[in-house]
Amino acid sequence: MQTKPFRIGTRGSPLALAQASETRARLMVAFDLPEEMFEIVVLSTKGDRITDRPLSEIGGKGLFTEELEEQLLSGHLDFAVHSSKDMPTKLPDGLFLSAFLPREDVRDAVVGRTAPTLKELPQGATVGSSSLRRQALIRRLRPDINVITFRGLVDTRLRKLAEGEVDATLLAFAGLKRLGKQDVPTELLDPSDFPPAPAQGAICIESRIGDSRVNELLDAINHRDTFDAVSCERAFLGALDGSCRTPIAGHATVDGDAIRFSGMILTPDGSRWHDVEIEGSRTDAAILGATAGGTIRTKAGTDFFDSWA
Ligand SMILES: NCc1[nH]cc(CCC(=O)O)c1CC(=O)O
Repeated sequence: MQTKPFRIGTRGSPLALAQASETRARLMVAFDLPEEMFEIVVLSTKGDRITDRPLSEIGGKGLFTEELEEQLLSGHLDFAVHSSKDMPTKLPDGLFLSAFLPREDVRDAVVGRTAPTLKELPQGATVGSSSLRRQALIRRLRPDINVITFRGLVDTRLRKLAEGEVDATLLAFAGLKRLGKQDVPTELLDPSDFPPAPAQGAICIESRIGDSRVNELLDAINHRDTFDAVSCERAFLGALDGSCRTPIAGHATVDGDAIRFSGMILTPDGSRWHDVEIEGSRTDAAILGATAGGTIRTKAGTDFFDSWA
C-alpha cells in the first residue's frame, strides 16, 4: 500500500460531504487505514453554482459531475463520490462507475406543513419540487395541486417550507437520512404508486478505467446488489436517452439470483403514463433494463415523446 493519501473528489454540499465521509469510513474499516490516508477534495460544479433554474432547463447532463471528471482524468483525483441519481448515463471515455455503496431507502418523502400526506393536502395546495418526475407523479395523483419549482440545498428547501412558501415539498428519504434528518418526513411514498428515480438512494464511486491500484481498493467496498440494481435502472434510463425532459421513474430489486424491474414514463402534467415490468437473471441486469426501455418506448409510441417536446 502506498503512503501518499488517496484523493477523493466530491461536491461541497452537506449531502455530498456526508457521502464522501461515508465512503472514506468504509475504506478505513475495510483496509484498517487511518483517516490521513484519504484526502477529501471539494470542488464546485455548475449544478452547485446555478441554483435559480430547474436542472432540466440548464442542460441536464453532467451538471454535477463535469468538474470532478476533469480532475479525475488529469490525475488530480483518484476517485470521485457521487449520488448515482445525478450521474449521466454516458460517462467520459476512460472513466467508469467502479463501486456502489449499500443502497439507502429508495422512497420519496413528503415534508408537509399544512397536511402530512399528499392525499390530505388542501385542494389547490402548492408543492415545491423541481424534479420533472416528482412534478408529474404529484399531478397524476392530485391534478389540483399547484407544483412550483423548488431547488437548492435540503436546508434551503426546508426553510422555504417553514416560511410558508409552499404547503409541502418532496425530497429523497435517502438524502434526509444521510443528513441526520430522518425525522423530518411526514409521509413516505410507496414505490408502487410513487416510483423513485433510477439510481435514487445509491452512492457511487467513479474512477479511471485501468487504474488497478485504486480499483482494487474500491472493489473491496462494492455492494453487489446495489451495483446490479442500479446498473439495470441506468440501462433503462440510457435506452430512453435523448428525451431527458421526460419524467422517468425506475426501480430494480435483487432477490437471490433474480432481479425485478419496474419503470414508468409520464407526460409532465401526469395525465398520461406508461409502465413496464420485467424480471430475469441478475447477470443480465443491464440487458433487462435496456429491454424494458425499448418496451416502454414502443408502448408509448413516438407521439408520446413529441407531444410536449
Ligand atoms: N439532485 C439532487 C439529489 N441527488 C441525490 C439526492 C438524494 C440522495 C439520493 O437519491 O441518493 C438529491 C436530493 C433529492 O432528490 O432530494
